[in-house]
This record gives sequence, C-alpha cells and structure tokens, in this order.
Amino acid sequence: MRELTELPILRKEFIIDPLQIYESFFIGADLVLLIAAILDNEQLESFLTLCRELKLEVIVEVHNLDELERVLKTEAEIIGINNRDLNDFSVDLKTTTELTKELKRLGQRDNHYLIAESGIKTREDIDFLKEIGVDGVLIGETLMKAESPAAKVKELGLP
Ligand SMILES: O=C(O)c1ccccc1NCC(=O)[C@H](O)[C@H](O)COP(=O)(O)O
Repeated sequence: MRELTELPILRKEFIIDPLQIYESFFIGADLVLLIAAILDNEQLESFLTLCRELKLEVIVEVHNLDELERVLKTEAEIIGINNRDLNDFSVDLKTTTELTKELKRLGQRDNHYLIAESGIKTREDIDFLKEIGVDGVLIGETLMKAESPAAKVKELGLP
C-alpha cells in the first residue's frame, strides 16, 4: 500500500489485543481504529499508551454518549462517530449530529479532530456534515461500489 499512496494508511479492524497494534505498526499503518464499544476503560487506556509509544495515530470510535464520555476521559485526540449501530447494523447520520452537539456541550469540541463514519453516500451528506462541523469522513461502501473511486471522491467534493 505504501508504494501506492503518501496518504496516511488506517488499519481498520476490530482491535481487541495489543498484538494487533504491534502488527499494525510492523505492516506500516499510520493509524489504527480503536472501537470504544468493544474495549473496557483499562484496555482503551493501555492501547492508547501503546499507540503513542509506537507513534501510531488513533481514531477512537464511539456510537453513543456513554462511549463518548468514556473516551473524553482519555488522551484520545481523534474521535470517530460511527453512524452504524454495530448491534443491528442500522445507519443514521443523526448519530453524528447528536454526538457533535454533545461534544460542544461538554466544551470538548475544539481540542478534538472529529470524523463522521459510515452511511455517507452523497455530496449532500458531505455538505451537511461540514455544516455541523465535522473535520473528516470515513467512507467504505460508497467508494468500494463506485466504478471509479477517484471520480466518486471528486463527485463528493472531497479533497
Ligand atoms: O469491518 C467489519 O468487519 C464489519 C463487520 C460488521 C459490520 C460492519 C463492518 N464494517 C463496516 C465498515 O467497515 C464500513 O465500511 C465503514 O464503517 C464505513 O461505512 P460505510 O461507508 O457505510 O461502508
């Protein structure tokens, strides 16, 4: 992958063991995803520490207020709001709207980089997410299904 792009490479995985973090480092990932829903506080803290030691950036993924509040007690700087409920796979962009509001209410918006994840399909979705103040997006299906992912990136108005 590294020969193909200079862009940061994310290891997007269900990380539940520190070995996966070492593995991500050795295969050349720049950042990893830690999913708050599948990690307890102790794991979250220790995985973040390990990533810092290995100089891996981290997106910590949340889906509800409880997870957001847990993550705000850590050193995490990049927060991913997953619009997909991993229990039933339903997707709703309102999740990003609501948790972005909560982040502001808690006075924690400005010291975090905010990524909206999942269910993003159109230019209108991107415009809406920009309007509510997210900094970045994580898109899977829309790009994977596109005839030309590069053209789709342009169509979505992404840099
Ligand atoms: O990644 C998995 O293994 C997985 C397992 C079960 C449900 C969802 C899973 N992944 C979803 C994704 O990685 C999505 O592609 C990503 O969240 C982006 O969402 P979308 O743009 O809606 O594809």
